[in-house]
Parts: sequence; C-alpha cells; structure tokens
Amino acid sequence: MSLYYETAPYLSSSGNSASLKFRLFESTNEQNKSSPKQIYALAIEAASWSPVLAEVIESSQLFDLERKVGYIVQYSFPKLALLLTHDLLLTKRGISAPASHVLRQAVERHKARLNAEFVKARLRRGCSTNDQLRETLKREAEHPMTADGTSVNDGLNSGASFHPRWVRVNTCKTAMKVQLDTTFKDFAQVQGLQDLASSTTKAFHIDKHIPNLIALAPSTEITKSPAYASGLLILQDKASCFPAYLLDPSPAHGDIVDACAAPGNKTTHLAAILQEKPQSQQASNKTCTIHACERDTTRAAVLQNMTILASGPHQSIKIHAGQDFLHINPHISPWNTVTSLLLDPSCSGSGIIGRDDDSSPPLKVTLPRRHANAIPAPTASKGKKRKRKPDISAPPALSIPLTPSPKPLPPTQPILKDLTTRLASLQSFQLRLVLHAFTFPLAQRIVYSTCSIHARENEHVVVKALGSEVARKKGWRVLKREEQIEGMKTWGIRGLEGAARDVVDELLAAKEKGLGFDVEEIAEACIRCEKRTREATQGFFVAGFVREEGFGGIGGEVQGAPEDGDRGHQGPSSSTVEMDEAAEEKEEEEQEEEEEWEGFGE
Ligand SMILES: C[S@@+](CC[C@H](N)C(=O)[O-])C[C@H]1O[C@@H](n2cnc3c(N)ncnc32)[C@H](O)[C@@H]1O
Repeated sequence: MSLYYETAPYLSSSGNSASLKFRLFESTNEQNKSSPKQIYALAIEAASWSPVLAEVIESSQLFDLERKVGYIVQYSFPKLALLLTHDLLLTKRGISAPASHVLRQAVERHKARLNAEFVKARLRRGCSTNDQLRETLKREAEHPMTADGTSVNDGLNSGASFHPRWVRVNTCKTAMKVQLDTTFKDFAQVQGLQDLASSTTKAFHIDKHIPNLIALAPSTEITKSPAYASGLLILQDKASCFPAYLLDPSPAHGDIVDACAAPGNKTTHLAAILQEKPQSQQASNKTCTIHACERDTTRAAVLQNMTILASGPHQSIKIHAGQDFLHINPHISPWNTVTSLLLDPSCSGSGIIGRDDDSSPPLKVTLPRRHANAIPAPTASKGKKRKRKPDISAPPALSIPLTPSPKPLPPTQPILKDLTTRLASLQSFQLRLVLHAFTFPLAQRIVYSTCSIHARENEHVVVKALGSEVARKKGWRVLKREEQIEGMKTWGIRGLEGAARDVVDELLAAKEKGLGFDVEEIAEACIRCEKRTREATQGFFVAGFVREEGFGGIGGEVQGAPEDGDRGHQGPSSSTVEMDEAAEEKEEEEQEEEEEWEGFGE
C-alpha cells in the first residue's frame, strides 16, 4: 500500500511544470519504501489514464458509497482512488496491497461497477480495446479540445510557444483609462488570452487577477511607444506582479523595505499601488517610505534610473545602494519603523521561460471530483487541527501538469547532484533572508517570492521559516488564502502540499513533537505560477507571512512573547541557518553569478 501513499503527493500539486523526475528527486522523504522509479512509473501511467479514470470513479459514485473511508483518508481520497482504480482496472497484478487493507477493499467492493463504467467510457470514445483508448488519450493530451470541440491549443499552445507581452500600466504616472484612450486607442480589446494569439489586428487583454495589467501579442512593438519611453508603461511578467500586489501596501501601514530591489520592477509596482490607494489612506498623517536595498552597486544604479523614470515626483523611494539586507540592524532608524517587507531574493531562475526547460509536453492529471456530501467535513482530531477549506476557485476537475521524461534519471545522476548542491546553497541564503525579516520589530507583513519552480526554494523555505524559533517567538504565521487580496485568493495554482509535508515531517522528526502545522493550509497559502500553461506566466512562487495579533505593533515590540535579546542584526538564531564566514562568502560569490535580472532589458 505504501506505493500508493508515496505516489499520491506527486499528484497533489495544483500544478508544477517542474519535471516529475526533479520533483521526485527533490523529495527529502528518505523513509519512502518505494523507489523513485516505481513512483515515477505509477504517477505517469495513472496520469495518462486519468481523464477516463476520473470519469469512471465519478460515475461509479465511489466517494458517496465509501464515505467512511473518505473520512479516514480525507483529502487524499481522490488521488488514492485514482491510483488504486488504475491498478485494479489496468494492471494484471491488480492492487498492490494486502487483501485486508481497508482502501483496497473499498475500491474492490465496486470492481464490477468500475469495470462497467470503464467499458462505457471507452465505447463513448469509440474505442473497442484498451490499446485504442490509450492512443486516443495520448492524442487528446497532445491536442486537448474545449467543450465546443475546438482545440484549446488553438492560438495558445499550453505546451510552449505563446507568451504574451505583459504590460503594467504605471499608475504612479498615468491611469489605465488614459492609456486605453491614447497608446491603445487603435487596439481591440479581447476577452481571452487565446484571442490575442489568433487576432489579426492589434489587440489587448485586461488581466483578471492583477489590476492595471494588460497582455499584448508578443509581436506588439510597445517598446517603441512614447508611453514606454517615458515610464508610463512597464514590461513586467504577470507573475512578477504578484508579490507587490499580495503585500498590498497602504500609506497608513507605514514604511516598507524592498530587500532585493534591482532592477526595480517590484519597487516601482509598490509605489504604483501606494499611489492608487484611496484618498482617506493617502491623507493619513504618516509618511510612507519605500526603502529599496540592493547589495550590488552596479545594479543599484539601474534601480535608481528605473525608479526615477517610473515614479512620480511625490513618491518617496529611498535607494540604499550597496546595502546588504542581511547586514541591516533592524532595531535602529530607519529600519525600526518598517512594517512591511518584500523579499525577492536571488534564486535559481528555473521559472524563467527558456531556462531549465524540459522539451517534453506537460502531461495532465485529472482528479475525480468528490461531491459536496461525499466526505464529511473533518472535525478536529486529537493532536492535529484540520479544517475543511472553502473551495474558492476550484475548476470542475483539477488538472495537474506534470512533465514526463522518457527516461527517468536515477538520483545519482551528476547533473542532479549539482542541482541539489546549488539549491541547498540558495535555500540557505533565502531562509536567512526571511528569518532576518522576521526580526524587524514593527514588521507585520512579509511577502517572499522567487522565479523558481523548485520546492526547495519555495515551500521548503516557507515551512522552515515557520518552524524557526524566531517565527514562534515573534508570532509569524503564513498569510492564509482566505486572507489574501482578491486576485491572489482566486488564483487557482497553489503550493505543493507534498513538498510542504516533507519539511514538516523533517521538523517533526528533529524536534520529536508536533509543531501544530496545518500542511494543507500552508500549501493553500502558497501561490505558484506555471510556465507553459494557458495562464501564460513564467514559473513563479509567492507566499505571505503575517504576525499574529498581540505580537509587535506600534508602541511595543513583542507583547506577551519572550524576548530574543539584541541579536536581530546579527541574523537569525536558528541553527539550520547558521553559517561560518567562509561559507557565507562562498555563497555570496555563487549568488553573484546567479543573480536574476527579471524583466531587465525588456
Ligand atoms: C531576483 S533579483 C530582484 C528583482 C527585483 N525584485 C525586481 O523585481 O526587479 C535579486 C536581487 O537581489 C540582490 N541581492 C542579493 N542578495 C542581496 C542581499 N543580501 N541584500 C540586498 N540585495 C541582495 C541581487 O543583487 C539582485 O539584484
């Protein structure tokens, strides 16, 4: 049975274009009984049959009929049901679990019904054999069709080429309406991103998640427009707009730090959001400064130029050229009045289009839907609190892109070893950054982001940060999905639950007692963007942290929480992130080689 439990998390992401081999290799769960090869084979097979199996499971009403089992396995039921049904119907050996196992029995009890539904589903597709059906599914995966029979890849190839030009209307200097009436007056508005690719005339699409963001066909020569030259329009990928939007700054909140600011896309976005806030918030007596730190002085010069071009005369962006964020003493001015921080550190850049691309097309996993009444709402169980999450934007069936590789690589492959070392070094730096941000005395809100698809730079950093001593002392927790600003709450692609669970398990093993994490809540709070999907973003990751009430705030640092002495400026206390100076220098050198210049030069 362990094979199914160990494979299910790889189907649990709400999307990750990282190839499955990387995801398997990234798993820190060394207690797995099954080999990566076995997990890989089952995940790929089940994924390829999943459109039919999901249909079969739904029409057999398995979830309704097995409510008790559903209650035991909770949210994993659709994934486990998919895997078990696959083995029951499509392998000679059947389900690999003891005959008495409750899950095996739950599925096998409905064998006749499942079989009948499977035959019906096959005949509906005009196939008389399973081999024919396999071929049909393969073709469907390569050329998916919409309900009206048109190919969903028409004009917007989910597998590759179409990537629009994302343009942010810079509200520091102009307004959406003004730009639509001037720069884009000869453009037609299209409702779907797909329509951009097929449009024969000049067209734009207004994004539904990020305010003041529009998409243009890639061929649009916007960089030659006067609006671009004068900083009214900024080229910025949709995903790269998520961090400032999620931070949701307001003049009333107080000062902001952009810790890793160059070339300045997010700094100027923060300024634009502040400018747009209602008069009531603008009129507050507080002055609000954006402190933009950049360790590299050459890049700081670019940042300086960008902010001059993009921000109006009234914006108070203060550039701290050559400032290493990790060397800031948060207890002295101007840092001790900072209430919000944006952390967008150097990362592997694996989410950037064209970087680390796997040429094979993504494979979709379709999970069977549970009816609303199929699984009773979980109640708090002993030792661990689990809450049922509202389904905010779930599509009818969850489609998960995985990227199959024709040859699964064994973990000993040198290239993967290099990647592991590199990711470990980046993670260590990224985690130090987050933990340092946690020590700012008045900080209430932090957003962390990377343009990486690797869980080690993303969910792993989030969970390790939450598990740190400083997080618990200072009352930091994740910004839950339901607390997020509208466009982020409704964004459907969330964090990888399996990846978050790996680190929670690691922390639990190390500390020998529960940390009280709700893994599902953390994964839901994390936001991911995929590359090569219909959303046409780069690969990206964002998560927010907030401080529990009663911790921090104006007029008192930590209320009711133990003090951590005056070591804030010396970096985090957690032993997981302590490094000697030599290691730090080496890491800094490596990072300098890896710095990302998102949007720079566009
Ligand atoms: C991914 S880029 C930031 C992109 C930027 N936020 C934007 O949206 O335009 C990371 C930047 O962080 C800077 N950086 C790296 N480590 C830093 C540190 N410890 N303190 C300050 N800046 C740092 C790098 O030089 C690089 O310019």
